[in-house]
Amino acid sequence: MSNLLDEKFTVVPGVFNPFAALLAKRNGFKAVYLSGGALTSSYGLPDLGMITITELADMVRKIHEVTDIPVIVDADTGFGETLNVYRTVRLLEDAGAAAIQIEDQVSPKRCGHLDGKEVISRENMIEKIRSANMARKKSLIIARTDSRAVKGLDEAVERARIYIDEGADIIFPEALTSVDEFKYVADKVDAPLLANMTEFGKTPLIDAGTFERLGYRFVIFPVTTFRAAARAMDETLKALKSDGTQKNIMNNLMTRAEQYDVINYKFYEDFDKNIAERDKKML
Ligand SMILES: C[C@](O)(C(=O)O)[C@H](CC(=O)O)C(=O)O
Ligand SMILES: [Mg+2]
Repeated sequence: MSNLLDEKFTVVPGVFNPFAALLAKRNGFKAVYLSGGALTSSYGLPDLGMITITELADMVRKIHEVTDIPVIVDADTGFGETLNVYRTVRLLEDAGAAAIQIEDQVSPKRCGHLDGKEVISRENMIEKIRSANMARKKSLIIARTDSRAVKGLDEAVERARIYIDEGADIIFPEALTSVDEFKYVADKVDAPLLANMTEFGKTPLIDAGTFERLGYRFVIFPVTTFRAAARAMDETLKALKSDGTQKNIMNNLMTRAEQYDVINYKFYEDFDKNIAERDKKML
């Protein structure tokens, strides 16, 4: 079983490619969240459940290829009904996912912090959780409930309890609107909890220490690295357009040395050299 629950509390930055995951590990984070919102934006697409399981599994595999940091994967609604959820969990786990998050939204899903979303019935979600639970061998199942915004806090608490009873390992109560609401859920739900600290949504900015004190086991910052990178790229392009040179923004750029360090360039170079030298000796 994944060891994600060994820690008392884990701060989890969102990532959308292997480079971001490598950077997160380098900065001391113990897990990353492969965000659907960030990944789809990086593809130039909306977060409306339009990407395929193959695309998502491929990104999990690519991240897993270069780093052993545990990856929590946002699998949206599970890519379909019970049978699809089964296959989704199998594919994501095989690709290296440590935990897989499935939410109780109606398809096409949307960002949990937008208005106008809908939730599926409890029964329908129970089937998905059972299916996910049967499919997984060593990954953890995170059940996200979007019901707070649609049916109120008590429905979210009720669903959380049911989802845990049906085999979910972690509960993700989506789009809570205050510290008091996070506290309410923590007091009422006896299960490992994950808080979502996304920006520009329904949740005010709350720091990691507060979530830890409230008893949450994880806090994700799902789209923060994407938003920071997006802003940085935009400003860089503006400078290039107006100045025709990068002279004035050199301090904003990661150096080649740092970039190569992040991707373990030297390891591959040495590896190749060692093999070539061994071959020479053998001749
Ligand atoms: C956590 C989330 O599912 C994501 O895809 O990262 C999004 C985040 C966001 O859009 O800000 C969400 O639905 O909360
Ligand atoms: Mg998402």
